[in-house]
Amino acid sequence: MPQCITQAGWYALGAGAYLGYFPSALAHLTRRLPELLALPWEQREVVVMGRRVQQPRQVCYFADGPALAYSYSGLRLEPHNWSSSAAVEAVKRELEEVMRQNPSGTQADGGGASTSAGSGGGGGGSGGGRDSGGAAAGASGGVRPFNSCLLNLYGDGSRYVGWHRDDEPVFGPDPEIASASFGAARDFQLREVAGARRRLCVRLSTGDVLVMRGTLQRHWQHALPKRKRVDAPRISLTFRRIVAPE
Ligand SMILES: O=C(O)CCC(=O)C(=O)O
Ligand SMILES: [Fe+2]
Repeated sequence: MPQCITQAGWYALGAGAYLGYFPSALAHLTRRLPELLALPWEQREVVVMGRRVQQPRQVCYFADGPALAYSYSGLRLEPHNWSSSAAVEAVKRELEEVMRQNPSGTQADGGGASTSAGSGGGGGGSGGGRDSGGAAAGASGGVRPFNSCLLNLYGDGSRYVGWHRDDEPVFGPDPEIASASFGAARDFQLREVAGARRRLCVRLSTGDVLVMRGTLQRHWQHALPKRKRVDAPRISLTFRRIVAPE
């Protein structure tokens, strides 16, 4: 069983990778779920190992302008304008406020008293260190606005995203991705790609915010597996910064 994160805060996962978990930070925006469900969702084809397959979820993409199209797995998404959805705009604005209120402690004040989050399954070793004082996590960021957002709609527990990293060149090195979840609770999983191959999980419920920062996309993959018993939809809004438009 992977180590499951339940406490709010920043977790230093080692080698410059950070995970931020802020449960219920946007819970008040759950009332926007009907608006989010009514977005122009698309079920698209992607190319996986040379085969064209339907994505096992629906997507919708927003960005600052048409120059910020986003391509992955042979699929190109043209952005909608933020102003076309008051709900998406509200989530963006309030998520950026959550980020401002939870800096990861770029100011090196010599604290570094991190609570061990224990080891993941497999090879042992230390798991993540929880950055309780805001001093240990050295990754920067968190205050700049995001310029794009990939939204995912998982209609029920049969919908999922497989193991992957969000490391496309358009995001530059060490991209930060902050997600907001609404609707049904789902298990988000992380696995280290080398070394101790630690595994972590976070149960994402409505209004939760999760931030992947620093070198996390280099050293870890993430996934949202199927869950047979989930019969309600979940939406994630994954905010990103495109630094090198295609
Ligand atoms: O739905 C989620 O929380 C994860 C989505 C994801 O990994 C992605 O959009 O790249
Ligand atoms: Fe992802």
